[in-house]
Amino acid sequence: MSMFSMSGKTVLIVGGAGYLGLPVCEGLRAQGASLYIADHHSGRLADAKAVLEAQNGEGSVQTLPIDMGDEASILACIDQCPPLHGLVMATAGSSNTHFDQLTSEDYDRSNRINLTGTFVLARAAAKAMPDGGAMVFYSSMYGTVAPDPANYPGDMPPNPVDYGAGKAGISQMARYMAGHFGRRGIRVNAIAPGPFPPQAVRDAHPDFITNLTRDTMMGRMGKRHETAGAVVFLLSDASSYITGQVLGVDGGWTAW
Ligand SMILES: NC(=O)c1ccc[n+]([C@@H]2O[C@H](COP(=O)([O-])OP(=O)(O)OC[C@H]3O[C@@H](n4cnc5c(N)ncnc54)[C@H](O)[C@@H]3O)[C@@H](O)[C@H]2O)c1
Ligand SMILES: O=C(O)[C@H](O)[C@@H](O)[C@H](O)[C@H](O)CO
Repeated sequence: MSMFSMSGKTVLIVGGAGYLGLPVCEGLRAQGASLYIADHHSGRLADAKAVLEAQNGEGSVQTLPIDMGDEASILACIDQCPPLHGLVMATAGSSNTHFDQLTSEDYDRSNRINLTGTFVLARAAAKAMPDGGAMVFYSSMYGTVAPDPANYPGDMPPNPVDYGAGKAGISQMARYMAGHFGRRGIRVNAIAPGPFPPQAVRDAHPDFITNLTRDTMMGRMGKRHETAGAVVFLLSDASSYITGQVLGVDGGWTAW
């Protein structure tokens, strides 16, 4: 197990209070990492801190505000971090809007969070990695394939183009930045999760879940903790010669 150890390594998890982000924090902490969690939702941040401190003791995690749509806020967040070994970007902007109703303002807002935000964050975080390190960006299967509109019942909007275009950009940014930072000992990879609907979505849209389930090879949705192993792997020495890759965590969705 020692090659997966994160002992003595500090990781900033942006979006670490989220549905997929919190289990990543738990997984990294279990491997001995020191955690800085940043999010724009102060209530979620406080809840995540409480969960992690209940498991690991008071003061075991630091929290910071960040708005991925605001460059000054991103830079201020990095300024408050000690030297880093790892960065996780687990936020997303999405219009959640039907194609015909999508405005250019909605589109720009998503791009600002997903594309500009990830670029600004990663460039600043690299400066905080004097001894090298690793970054993992959350992309999506919808950065590689498009959603099938037939999967979306009623007036539920299909996963929108601003989101998918941003995720494709995030995957490509991982490759570009891996090239740029490779000789400085900083690895950059992305993971591309498939369907990980929270319980509220499962309860509200059973037909949608039936449709998505059919499109996975494994015949089930992803469980909340099932992206954490990929992230721990890509931040740890277990992946020391892996960079510029996008790892699907999608139950086989994109392999059909
Ligand atoms: N859940 C899925 O099915 C799924 C599938 C594929 C990819 N993803 C990706 O995984 C990542 C995590 O998704 P999730 O399901 O945990 O979503 P989530 O909404 O539960 O978590 C995202 C977190 O980011 C925070 N956040 C959102 N916008 C922000 C901003 N502008 N600045 C700072 N923080 C912000 C939110 O407060 C939240 O805590 C996202 O990048 C998402 O696109 C999710
Ligand atoms: O790429 C993504 O973000 C995911 O595939 C989601 O859009 C799922 O469809 C959703 O988790 C179901 O609720």
